[in-house]
Amino acid sequence: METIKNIIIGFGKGGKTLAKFLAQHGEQVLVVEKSKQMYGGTCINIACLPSKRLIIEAAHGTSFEDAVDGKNVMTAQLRQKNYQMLASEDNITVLDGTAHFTGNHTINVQTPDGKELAYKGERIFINTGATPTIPDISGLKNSPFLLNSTDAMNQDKLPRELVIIGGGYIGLEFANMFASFGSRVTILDHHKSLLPREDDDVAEMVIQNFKDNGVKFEVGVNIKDISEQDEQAAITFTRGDNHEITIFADKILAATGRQPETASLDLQNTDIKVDKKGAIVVNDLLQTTVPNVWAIGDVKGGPQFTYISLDDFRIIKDELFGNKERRVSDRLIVPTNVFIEPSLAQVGLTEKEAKKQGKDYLLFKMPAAAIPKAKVLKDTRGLLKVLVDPQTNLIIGATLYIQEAQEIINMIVLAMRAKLPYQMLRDQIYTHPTISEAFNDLFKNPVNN
Ligand SMILES: Cc1cc2nc3c(=O)[nH]c(=O)nc-3n(C[C@H](O)[C@H](O)[C@H](O)COP(=O)(O)OP(=O)(O)OC[C@H]3O[C@@H](n4cnc5c(N)ncnc54)[C@H](O)[C@@H]3O)c2cc1C
Ligand SMILES: NC(=O)c1ccc[n+]([C@@H]2O[C@H](COP(=O)([O-])OP(=O)(O)OC[C@H]3O[C@@H](n4cnc5c(N)ncnc54)[C@H](O)[C@@H]3O)[C@@H](O)[C@H]2O)c1
Repeated sequence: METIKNIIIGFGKGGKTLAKFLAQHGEQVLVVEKSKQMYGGTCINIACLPSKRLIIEAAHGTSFEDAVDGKNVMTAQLRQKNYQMLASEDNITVLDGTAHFTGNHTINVQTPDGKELAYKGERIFINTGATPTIPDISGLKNSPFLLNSTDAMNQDKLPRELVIIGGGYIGLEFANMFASFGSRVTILDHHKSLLPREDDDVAEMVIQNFKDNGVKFEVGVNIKDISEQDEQAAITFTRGDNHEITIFADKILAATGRQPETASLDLQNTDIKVDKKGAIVVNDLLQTTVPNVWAIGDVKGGPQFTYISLDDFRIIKDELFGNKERRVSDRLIVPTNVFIEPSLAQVGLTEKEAKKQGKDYLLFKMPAAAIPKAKVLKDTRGLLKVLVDPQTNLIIGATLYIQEAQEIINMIVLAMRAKLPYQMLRDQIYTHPTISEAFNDLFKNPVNN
């Protein structure tokens, strides 16, 4: 059995960044990836980048078929670039195959040509991501109409009627995208309200904009059964009472969350603990319950974002080569963005949360329609809301529902991290016309003072 200094299982965001870093520090690295189609990981191949490309193509009026073709060209280029980024390093070996543990520090890799290769790792980093959860609904798992997010982005033709189960990130982004391409979309969610974290004024505006784009919502539903009728999917559900409603669709997209990919790892052969959801248990340094074995990204549970996986890399880098200061628990200001039209970006507290915590706050709020750049972009939907601590003048939360929110939220994050008083954003000279210049006006007067 060959002993390797560093084994990374899965070619994910944090893992590939770590592989490059270790190699450039003269260390030997073996990266095991189960699919050639996944070099570079989930984000570039089947998630963030292809979905955002399709969302933008839909908004530009490109046909679905052309958009999918263009997306495939882009992901092929990214895959190749990612493979080269690692394979071109003398110290890195990229091995095609599925890795599973045979002991605490030993793995076997099943290669595509049927070989079983055994390795011992001085350090092992698990970066195997997550896979779609398919809920236990009668007839769903084996339905010929069922799609996951990857399938949905690779259809030959646009579904005319699309039912999406789940109104979270993927549900909302794909509903907006497919409706813009021309599908008739219905979202079913078992929660009574969509966007439960958001303030009512924001959630109501988002939902109204979706409805104006033709998307229908059925919330608080209990889906009873999926069957086939007249070459369509028949989806039967109840809404609170026992009265059954059946709707029909060409395709059903399950967007009901993603579970950590630990099933393939044979962790029962190790002392690596997983929680009830199958996520690898880690401490504040991302160490598993076995010394010198770490977990990175979606596989360890918690927030599932590419930038979290990247930040996991920073924590491990700091532990191995830095001053050992970074911790998961110091990751306090984490922005999010739902890529709908317009974009919905969020960081820190919402007004609802501030009230619940009994926090004093100044509320700065303005409609997107008051911003010249929104008029230039021909989309004046949305609003900006920022909460400020009246004692310190520091920003404690922001919800930006506006075109380009995914960009300007990062300015708010920087102000929060650098502990800049809100007046800095109010008095800054901005380029014009931009969405960010709205901060000049937004921060003039709080609306609750
Ligand atoms: C449709 C969609 C859109 C998304 N959009 C965004 C977005 O806009 N912004 C954002 O930040 N996040 C987004 N996400 C979430 C983001 O994609 C994930 O959080 C991120 O890619 C997780 O990266 P990771 O480092 O955990 O591992 P991954 O990138 O998931 O990599 C895991 C790799 O491990 C491989 N693997 C698994 N098991 C084995 C094994 N046993 N042996 C060998 N290899 C194995 C897999 O093939 C895969 O390549 C989106 C997700 C989806 C599904
Ligand atoms: N822009 C982004 O950053 C982005 C985009 C897409 C995905 N992601 C990541 O991918 C993860 C997975 O996305 P997702 O949308 O699948 O999960 P999610 O957790 O965001 O949403 C799942 C939704 O499905 C609903 N649901 C679950 N079971 C159901 C059932 N049986 N019947 C009806 N509704 C049901 C839930 O109420 C919830 O609203 C997200 O958590 C996010 O971290 C991020």
